[in-house]
Amino acid sequence: DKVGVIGVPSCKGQSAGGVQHGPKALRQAGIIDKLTQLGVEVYDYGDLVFEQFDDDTPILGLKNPKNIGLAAKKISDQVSRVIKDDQIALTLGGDHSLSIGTIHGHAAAEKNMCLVWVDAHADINTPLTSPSGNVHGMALSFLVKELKEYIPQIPHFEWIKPCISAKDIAYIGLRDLDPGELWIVRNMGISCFTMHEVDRYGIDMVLRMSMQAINPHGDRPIHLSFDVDSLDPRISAATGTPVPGGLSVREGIYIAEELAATGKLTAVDLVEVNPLLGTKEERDLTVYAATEIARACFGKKREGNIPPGYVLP
Ligand SMILES: N[C@@H](CC/C=C/[B-](O)(O)O)C(=O)O
Ligand SMILES: [Mn+2]
Ligand SMILES: [Mn+2]
Ligand SMILES: [Mn+2]
Repeated sequence: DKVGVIGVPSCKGQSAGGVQHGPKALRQAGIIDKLTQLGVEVYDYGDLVFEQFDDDTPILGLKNPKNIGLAAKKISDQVSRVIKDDQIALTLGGDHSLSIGTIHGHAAAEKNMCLVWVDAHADINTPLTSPSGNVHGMALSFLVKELKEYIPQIPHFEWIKPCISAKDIAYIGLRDLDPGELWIVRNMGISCFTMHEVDRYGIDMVLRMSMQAINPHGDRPIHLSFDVDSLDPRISAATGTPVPGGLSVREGIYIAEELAATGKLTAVDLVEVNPLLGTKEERDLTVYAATEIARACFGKKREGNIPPGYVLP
C-alpha cells in the first residue's frame, strides 16, 4: 500500500485552543515510522499552511466562515491529488471541520466512495440547527445531497458541491446528538449505530451491518472519518468534546482492522487530538490510541505480521 500523509493543523471549527497541534503530536509520537515499519510506502506531504484571516465575522452564527471555507478548498485539492496518485490519503487533524475538504476531495477522485463516520457526535448540524456555530459539528451538512435545500448560502462555502448521499453513510459510536441532527439521521435514512447498538449487537455485527448498508458488494472505496472522541474519555481525554461511555481502544482497532481487510480503505481522517487538553498521561494515552488506530488502518494486526519474503530460519 501507498499512504499519503497530510497534516491539517486546523482549529477554527471549534473553540478549544490546541487542536491545531494535533498533527505535530501525532508526528512526535512516531506515526510516520510506525506506518513505514508495517511495510507501507509512506509519502509525507507535511502540514498544510493556511493563511489566517482576522476579518472573519460569523454568518448566521457560523464561526470563521472565511478561514474554514478557504482551508477546506485547499484540503479538498490536496486529498484529491493524493488519491489520484494512487495513495491512500491519511489526514491528521486538526478539528473535524477538515472533513468538509477530505470528503469533498475524496469524492472528486472516487465518486462512488462511501463513508464510515466514527464519532461520539453526528457532526451534521446545519448552520440553522447548530447550538454552537462551531463548524466541526456541521461538517457533513454541507456534503449530503439530501440536505441541500436546508443549507443557507455561506460566503466562501459556495464552491462545496454536495457529494455524498445519506444512504452512503454509516455512523458508529454516536452518543451525543442535537435534536436537528437526530431529525436528519431519522428522516434522511442514514445508517446509525450508536453506542446503544454497539452494546446490543457488539462491534463486529455493527461493522457487518454498516458494510451491508453502504458497501454491500464490497466494491466501493471507503472513507473512514475517525474522531478520537468516539473513544471512551478514559483512553482519549485530550480532545475538545469528550463524552463518557465511548468505544474501547479494542473496538476502535477492530473497526480499523476490518476496514483495512476490505482492501477498499481509500481515505482516513484522524481528528480532534488536542495535546493541550488533559494531563500529560491523558495526552500520551490519547495520542497512543490514535496511532494504534492508524496502524490498524494500514495493516497492523493483533495476531502479528509476517514481513514480506520472510523465511523461517
Ligand atoms: N453537536 C455539538 C458538538 C459538535 C462536536 C463536533 B466533533 O464531533 O467534531 O467534536 C455542536 O454541534 O456544537
Ligand atoms: Mn466528536
Ligand atoms: Mn467529530
Ligand atoms: Mn471532537
